[in-house]
Parts: sequence; structure tokens; C-alpha cells
Amino acid sequence: MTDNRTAPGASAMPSTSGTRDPHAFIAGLPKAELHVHHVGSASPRIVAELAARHPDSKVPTDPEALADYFTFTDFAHFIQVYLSVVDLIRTPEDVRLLTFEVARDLARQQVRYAELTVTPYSSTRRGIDERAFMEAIEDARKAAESEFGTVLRWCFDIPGEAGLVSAEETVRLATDDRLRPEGLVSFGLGGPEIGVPRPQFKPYFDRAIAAGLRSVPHAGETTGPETVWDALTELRAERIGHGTSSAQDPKLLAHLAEHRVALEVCPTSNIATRAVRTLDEHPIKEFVRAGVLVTINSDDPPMFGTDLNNEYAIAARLLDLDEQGLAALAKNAVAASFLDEPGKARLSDEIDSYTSTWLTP
Ligand SMILES: Nc1ncnc2c1ncn2[C@@H]1O[C@H](CCC(=O)c2cccc(C(=O)O)c2)[C@@H](O)[C@H]1O
Ligand SMILES: [Zn+2]
Repeated sequence: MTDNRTAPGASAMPSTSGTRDPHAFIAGLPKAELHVHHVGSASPRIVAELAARHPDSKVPTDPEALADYFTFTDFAHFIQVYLSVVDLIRTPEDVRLLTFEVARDLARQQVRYAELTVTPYSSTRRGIDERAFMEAIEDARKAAESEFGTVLRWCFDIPGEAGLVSAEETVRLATDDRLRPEGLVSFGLGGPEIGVPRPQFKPYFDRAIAAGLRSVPHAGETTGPETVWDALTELRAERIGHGTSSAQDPKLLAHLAEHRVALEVCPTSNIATRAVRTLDEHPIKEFVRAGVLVTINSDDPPMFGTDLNNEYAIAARLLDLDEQGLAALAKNAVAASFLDEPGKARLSDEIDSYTSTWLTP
């Protein structure tokens, strides 16, 4: 697959320190990740373990073959490969393993808090018992918090392409008091946008919002700014997954900035799915210039050959950021998160104290 990583050792900063490498600073920076998919976070190590449990699968286990397998011609191809990894998750024990190991990978990058997008429909439709599914993610969440100190929260998303049946099932699982997991904070909509208009999902978002969940649909990833408007007006989005095409509409950018609707920007994902041609053409600079609250995220990191630290390094290069700028970016994610206020204050303070220690000669 195309390697979109910033060259190791390349300095992204025009910083006063001159020779400092942003990678070391970023590696230790406490972070929040707001847009990362559960299945899309399965690393080669996790895929290999799942594939060994289910040897009939067509997903390669050898890391080199996996890199080729994770090279996408377009968004539709990406979803096809994604679903083949979904097919590896067949039992509650697979769900528990995936979730716990994903948390381990996040913790290694100093991610203190992550809102993980989970698509429960894909698992219940494949025969995993709904109660066992919820127990598995919750067990893993609690174990990860006590073992790694990383706090996980869930966003349940509708796989849009699977239609209104999947929307009904997802909202039922998200709002039934006997099933709804403690860690659930938000409701989303993923999958392809072309041919999947957002307004049809309004009744399902209305129900989720009425049950206290926050609205975070993907929009403007593979279609134009009108999809982002639909997400705002019909689905009452509080943050937008990607929102890449918002850059084409200055009124939309002004609206996002004025209402503090954050964009969950995932630079490498946008290249891998061909939503944006090259990193240098990524509209992140326009977002920042327009005053939009920009957060940096990794989406489906192993599938796109990246991780959150690499996405921060890319942002540092594209936005010409020094350590303070990177810390501000990390704090944007805290501000846009669904952590409670004391939780936000704690994580922001941790980012500040890490940064000031780092900058103290
Ligand atoms: N960058 C992304 N942009 C958008 N979405 C992304 C991205 N990355 C990952 N996803 C995930 O892909 C899922 C799509 C799964 C899907 O379409 C589908 C269709 C038909 C049947 C079934 C099934 O399971 O039976 C599933 C979404 O729900 C979302 O969580
Ligand atoms: Zn996504």
C-alpha cells in the first residue's frame, strides 16, 4: 500500500528548538482519539490471531500480504475489504479480544481517552448474541481501563449501506435499557455516502438523541458539502466524521466555526480511500483558517498503514506546528470529546504539564 507516513526523523516544526523531532514529542503527548473504528483498528497482530481461530477466512495473516490486501482502489473496495475483516469476528470471545487489544494499541500511543466507533449490527446480524456482544465490549472496556489506564467510550454506528433495517437494529440496541452498554455515548452513521442520503436516518437519530446520545455521523467524506448540511440539519450532528468537502462551501465553514461543530479529520484515511488526492491537497489548512475546531484522528489505522501519532506528525507538517501547536490540537480533541467537564479539565491539564516539562530546558 502507499506509505503515507511522514518520513521518520523529518522535522515537522519550524520550532525555536530547530533540531527537535516532533515524533518524540508526539509519542509522549497524552491524547484523545475521537474517530477510530473498532474493527478498523484490528492490527496485523490481532488479525493474525483472529484468522488463526477461523482458518477458513480469506484474510491473509502474513503482514506483507496484509499490506497488499489493505491497498484500496476506491472507497467501495475499502468497504469490501473491511467487511472481510468483519467476517473474522464470530464469537463474543473474538469481540473481547479485539476490543482489549485495540485498547492496548491505543495506550501504547499515550491515548488516554478514545471514542471507538462500533457497528453492533454487523455482529448481531452474523449471529453473535446481542447481550453477549454488549458484555464482551464492556468487559474489555473495564479491563483496559484498569490495566492500561485508557478510558474507552462507544459510538454505535449505522452501516448506512445496509439500509433502514440496520438503522432500526442499531437504534434498538443503543436505546434498550436492558442492552445499552454503560460506555455508550454517541450515535453515528458510516459506510458509503453515495446513494445513501443522510435525511432518511433522521427518525433513528431523533430516537438516539432523545435517549441521551450525541450525534456524530460521517458526512462529506465521499460526497459534497450538502451532505454535511444534511448531517447538521437532519441528524443534528454535534461533530462531523471527516467533513472533508466542507472546504468547498465557505458558508458551511463559517457555520461549523460559529457553532463549534468539530471536524474529525483523518488525513491518511482520506488519501487511502481516494477522498483526497494527496496530503498536500488536504483541506485541513482551510478548516483551521476558517476557525473550525479541528481534531486529528486515525479512522482505521492498520488498514491505512498509520496510527494516531503518525496523523499528528502529518498535521504538524501540513499546519506548520511546533510543540505548543501540537498540544493545542490535542486539546481540541479533548474539548470536542464527550468526556464530562472534570474529565476534560484533567486531560487538558495533563497535556499542558507534559508540554511545559518538555519545553523546559
Ligand atoms: N472511513 C470510513 N467511512 C465510512 N465508514 C467507515 C469508515 N471506516 C470504517 N467504516 C465502517 O464501515 C462500516 C460500513 C459497513 C457496511 O457498509 C456494511 C454494509 C452492508 C452490510 C454490512 C454488514 O455488516 O452486514 C455492513 C460503517 O458502519 C463504518 O463503521
Ligand atoms: Zn470513519
